[in-house]
Amino acid sequence: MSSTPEETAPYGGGPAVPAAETPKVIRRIRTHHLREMKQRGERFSMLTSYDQLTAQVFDEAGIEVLLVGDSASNNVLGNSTSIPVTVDELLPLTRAVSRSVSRALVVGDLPFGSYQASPEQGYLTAARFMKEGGAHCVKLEGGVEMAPQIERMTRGGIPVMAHIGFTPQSEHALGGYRVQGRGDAAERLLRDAEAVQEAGAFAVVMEMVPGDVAAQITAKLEIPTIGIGAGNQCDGQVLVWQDAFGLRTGKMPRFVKQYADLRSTLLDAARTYDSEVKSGAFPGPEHTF
Ligand SMILES: Nc1nc(=O)c2c([nH]1)NC[C@@H]1CN(c3ccc(C(=O)N[C@@H](CCC(=O)O)C(=O)O)cc3)CN21
Ligand SMILES: CC(C)C(=O)C(=O)O
Ligand SMILES: [Mg+2]
Repeated sequence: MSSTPEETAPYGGGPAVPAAETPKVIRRIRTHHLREMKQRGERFSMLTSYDQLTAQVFDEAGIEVLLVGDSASNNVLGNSTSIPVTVDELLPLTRAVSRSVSRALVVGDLPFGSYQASPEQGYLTAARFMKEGGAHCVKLEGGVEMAPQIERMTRGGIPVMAHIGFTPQSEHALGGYRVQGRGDAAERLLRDAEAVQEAGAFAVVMEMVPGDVAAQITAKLEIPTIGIGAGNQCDGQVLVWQDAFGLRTGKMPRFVKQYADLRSTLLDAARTYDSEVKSGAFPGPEHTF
């Protein structure tokens, strides 16, 4: 274990005690902690977050990694896919999340067109997410073909999370929302996974990949794998929070499990407010000066 007593002391301040007697409370999740969790066979969790209040809640819940996803495009900004979102739109959301966590690792998701053109373009974009967004690392989509970008960022001090399998920014190139890595394509997926690890990525998201293929890749790689529609043998899991907690409506991908029904809760509350305003029941004397 390479964590210092300061990082593992449960209440801070007090004398350092031997690591073996100390509960493993990590003050701030770093990329190396995820790798150490993998080595110990511990899973970790990741959710998207795009604002201050969800970032605070998920951080308090103990979610290790918060992704300010380019999925803000179709979950916050009103688009129907992640393709149109821009760097300038994602930076303020990234900054809101990074300012609001005390423990979680904050990942800035590089949007379509902001890194694919060249390693230089990628580095400059990634640096903006670190400097202006306060991200602790960035994520980009792609395997073998993105190795030069990953190398460049890593060399320049920016930790990179890769994303392989179904990569939503390439929806039109991949021919729609479909499982990747079935049959012969499993070999190519493994090559992508090995290429991003070799290029220096500290973790890799695998989206819509057969569970057995994801399990094999997870066993082969030293870096942690994070699944979304990739079975339960990955080292971590990620979901879009509005899917997981039922704020979004419409057809859900098969990989989503709904842990709450926030949309009904919010709809009921909004309707009750509306009717109390219209009846004059709100505001009452206790809300009036
Ligand atoms: N709210 C939300 N959730 C997501 O998971 C998500 C986003 N937005 N935006 C960006 C990408 C797009 N993603 C998607 C979108 C749709 C499917 C989907 O429709 N999947 C179907 C088809 C699978 C198939 O035909 O093989 C499914 O049933 O899983 C999957 C991933 C994942 N990301
Ligand atoms: C679905 C996750 C992995 C993502 O990239 C996003 O939310 O943008
Ligand atoms: Mg994304």
